[in-house]
Amino acid sequence: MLTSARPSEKHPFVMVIFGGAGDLARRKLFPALYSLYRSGLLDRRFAVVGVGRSEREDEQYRQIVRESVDSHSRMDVENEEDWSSFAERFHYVSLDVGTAQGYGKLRERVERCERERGIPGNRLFYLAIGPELFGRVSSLLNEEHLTRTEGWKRLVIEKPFGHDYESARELNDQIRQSFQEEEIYRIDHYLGKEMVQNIEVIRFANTLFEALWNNRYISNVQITASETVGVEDRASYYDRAGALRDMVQNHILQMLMMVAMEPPSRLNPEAIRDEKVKVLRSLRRWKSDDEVSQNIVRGQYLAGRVDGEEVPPYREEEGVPAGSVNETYVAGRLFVDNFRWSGVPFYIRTGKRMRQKSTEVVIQFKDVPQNLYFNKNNDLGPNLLVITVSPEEGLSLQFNAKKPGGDNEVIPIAMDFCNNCAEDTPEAYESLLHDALEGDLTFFTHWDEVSLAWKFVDPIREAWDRDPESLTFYESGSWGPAEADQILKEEGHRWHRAYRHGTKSIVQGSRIEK
Ligand SMILES: NC(=O)C1=CN([C@@H]2O[C@H](COP(=O)(O)OP(=O)(O)OC[C@H]3O[C@@H](n4cnc5c(N)ncnc54)[C@H](OP(=O)(O)O)[C@@H]3O)[C@@H](O)[C@H]2O)C=CC1
Ligand SMILES: O=C1O[C@H](COP(=O)(O)O)[C@@H](O)[C@H](O)[C@H]1O
Repeated sequence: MLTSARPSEKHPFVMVIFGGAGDLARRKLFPALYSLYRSGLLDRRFAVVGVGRSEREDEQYRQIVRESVDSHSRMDVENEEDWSSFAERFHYVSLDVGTAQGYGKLRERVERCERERGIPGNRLFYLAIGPELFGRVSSLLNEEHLTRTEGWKRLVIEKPFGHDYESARELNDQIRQSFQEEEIYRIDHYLGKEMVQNIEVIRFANTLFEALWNNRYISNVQITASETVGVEDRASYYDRAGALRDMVQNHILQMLMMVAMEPPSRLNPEAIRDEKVKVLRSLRRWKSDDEVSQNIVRGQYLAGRVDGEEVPPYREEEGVPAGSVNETYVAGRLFVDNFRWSGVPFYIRTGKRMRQKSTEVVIQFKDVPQNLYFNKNNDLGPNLLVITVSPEEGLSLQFNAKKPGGDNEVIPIAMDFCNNCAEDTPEAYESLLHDALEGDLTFFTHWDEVSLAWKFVDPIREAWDRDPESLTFYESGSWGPAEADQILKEEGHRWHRAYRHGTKSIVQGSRIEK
């Protein structure tokens, strides 16, 4: 949304949500639609048709939408009349989406919405159902003529997109029978996050950074996505997926691509995607067991304390099979083998039940050739650019300066900008839904990215399958297994602590406690 080169254009539409009363719809999609509506970003001619097997009347469905907005929206309902005008656009159709029976009823409902609201056939099909249904539903939409429309048709598809390269390819082939690539919006919600989108702007709208953005000046890059939550109620999915498939194949690699890509010739989806794909092509693939064990660490959480509460080990979580060797943590040392990045390690880490919820990208610049100054530890702190993605969004530029009044003593200071400390910014789903309705594919994942990401991840997975002993363990509430520190130590580096911004949304100066 933020960096689209195109002017904003509203379209009338019908949105069909498969899994229309599920968790994703309630926690993310309804609140996103409501915020867009309240912000005036939706054409007034729109309707939403929710689909599920449970029987419900429209009124009951609207009640679910209201409860979801009351609980999860960043905007409160302030005017009941305005709420009614929003809610009356929601309808519900009960059907089993895995069988053709019932699609006729759905088509009629969609066509009625279009007639009654003067919508010229633009249809957004949102698959908020289990991944085993993605292919089947996309085929049935075609076979049952829902894709036959005077306006545009688009398919928004949730993660996971496949389980490995082969299953992803099969799914993609099936979807492509009904939808063209430019009609497929594969969601990676990290691409909807304000500061992930901002990486592009920070880099390409500032001489200051772009001039230094290469292996002559950058020592290493660190990408962290740590969570405090455990597996929650998702063991049936998560124990088969693991952190590598769940977070690295998509979110972590997407952030890496945003950091490492070359400037696109234009700000259009094709040009940006081409540059991102080149990064994945240059990503060194760890294939042999030795390469994997030397560069990638996987771990599983043990019992511990998180946010002051005792938590059980992963193996004792509900639904997790006894003795599971599934990883809840991954750290890695990656290399992008091209002119710009040759020799610069990209360290990645992600895990559940870690010390702190924090997603951030740290760019560590190289040291000056000679230290002319002194300070307490007799070393200068590194120059760092920290891009905090969540829960705080912002930027911090850390460098060295003279201590006021000191005897030429040098101290680290920071220029700090917090994007969301003073007020809420749009949720990722709000931004992505808006883009899908506008037809802007910039922040959606192209098949080329999905397929190359699986090709990077699959050999790592296979090496682990051959060697279950490669699993390490970490205490809940820690920063992960010690083995993950070792891969940085070997290069003379260390993980940076998660950054916390000040409370003001203005650029401010501050000293850093060492
Ligand atoms: N929840 C989240 O935060 C996230 C979810 N996702 C993805 O989004 C998708 C949905 O997840 P989530 O909302 O959590 O799942 P839920 O199980 O909460 O919701 C899925 C909904 O689909 C409906 N459904 C299931 N089978 C059928 C069927 N055969 N015919 C019609 N309706 C059906 C169910 O309703 P009923 O029982 O009435 O049929 C259910 O409400 C998944 O692919 C998930 O991986 C991705 C990222 C985050
Ligand atoms: O896609 C996923 O992301 C969440 C973390 O998302 P965030 O926006 O809270 O950082 C993760 O918990 C989940 O396992 C994964 O499927």
